[in-house]
Amino acid sequence: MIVTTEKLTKRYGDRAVVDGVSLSVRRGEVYGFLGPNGAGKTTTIRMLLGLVKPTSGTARVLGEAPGTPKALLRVGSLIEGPGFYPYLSGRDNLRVHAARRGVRAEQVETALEQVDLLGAAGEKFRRYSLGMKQRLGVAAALLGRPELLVLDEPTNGLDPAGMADMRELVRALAAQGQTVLLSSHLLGEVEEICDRVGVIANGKLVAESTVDQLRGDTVLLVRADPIEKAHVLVEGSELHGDVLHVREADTGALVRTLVHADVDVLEVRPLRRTLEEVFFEMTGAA
Ligand SMILES: Nc1ncnc2c1ncn2[C@@H]1O[C@H](COP(=O)(O)OP(=O)(O)OP(=O)(O)O)[C@@H](O)[C@H]1O
Repeated sequence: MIVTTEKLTKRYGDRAVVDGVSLSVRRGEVYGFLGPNGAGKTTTIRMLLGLVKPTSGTARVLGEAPGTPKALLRVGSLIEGPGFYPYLSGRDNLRVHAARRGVRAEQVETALEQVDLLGAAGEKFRRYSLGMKQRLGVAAALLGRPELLVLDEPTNGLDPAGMADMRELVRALAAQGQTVLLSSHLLGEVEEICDRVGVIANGKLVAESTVDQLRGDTVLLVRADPIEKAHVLVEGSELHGDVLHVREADTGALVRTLVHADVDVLEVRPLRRTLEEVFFEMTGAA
C-alpha cells in the first residue's frame, strides 16, 4: 500500500470535516478521491501531506508518517497551485523549484517532456494558457521522481480541451507506472481515468472500490411483446413502463423462455447505472 488511513478525522470546532476515513491507495494505481465541493477532499489530502494535523486517526504514506522529510521526498503534489514567477519561462520556473528541492537540473527536461511542455518551455509563464500552467504544476510535482503523485482537483478551472489534456496526461503517467491520487468532484473524469475510487460525502468515506464494482450489479433491460406476459414469465422481473428490468439474469435462458412461450423478444441489453446515478444515491448530492 502506498497510502493507508485509519479512521482519519479532522475537526474544526465541533464539526468533523473529515470523519473516520479509512482508505487505501495501492502502488501503480490511479485512485480517484471523489466528492462534492466541501466534502473534505482537500482536508484529507492536506493531512496526507502533513499540512494539516489530524484530530484523531492515523495515516501512513509510503510507510511513513505524513509530513516527515522521508515521506515528503517521495511524494509530489499539486495542491492549490504552486508558486510560479510570471516573468520567468516555464523551464526557469522548474529550475527554481528543482534547486529549492535539491533535485538535479536534468530532471527539469524530463519533467517538461512528461507533461508535453518541451515546445513551450522557453516561453514566459504568464503567456501560458491555464491548461499549460496546470501542466507545469504537474511537472513541478514530478521533480524528484516521486513514488506518489497527489493532485488536488487538477482540472479545476480548465476548459474542456484543457481537461481532456490533463486526463490524457494522468493516463500517460499511469502507463509509466506512476501511482496517482487525485481528487475531483467530476464523476466523468474519475470514471475515465481511475482504477479505483473513494467516494467522500460530508467528511465520510461512503464507498471505496473499482468503478465497475461501484456501479453494482448489471441489470438487463428487456423489451418484449406482449410485455405483461413476459413480466409474468420472468421471475423477479420489474415492469418499468413498457420494458422489464431483470437483475442478474442468464440472458440465454431468459430469451429461450420467452421465445418458447411465443413472446417476441425485441431488445435485450445490459442497463448500467452511470456512476453519476450511484454517486447521487450515495452522497445525496443533486
Ligand atoms: N481551516 C478550516 N477551518 C474551518 N473550516 C474549514 C477549514 N478548512 C476547511 N474547512 C471546511 O471544511 C469543509 C471541507 O473542506 P475541504 O476543502 O476539505 O472540502 P473539499 O471536498 O476539498 O471541497 P472543495 O473541492 O470545495 O475544496 C468545508 O466546509 C470547509 O469550509
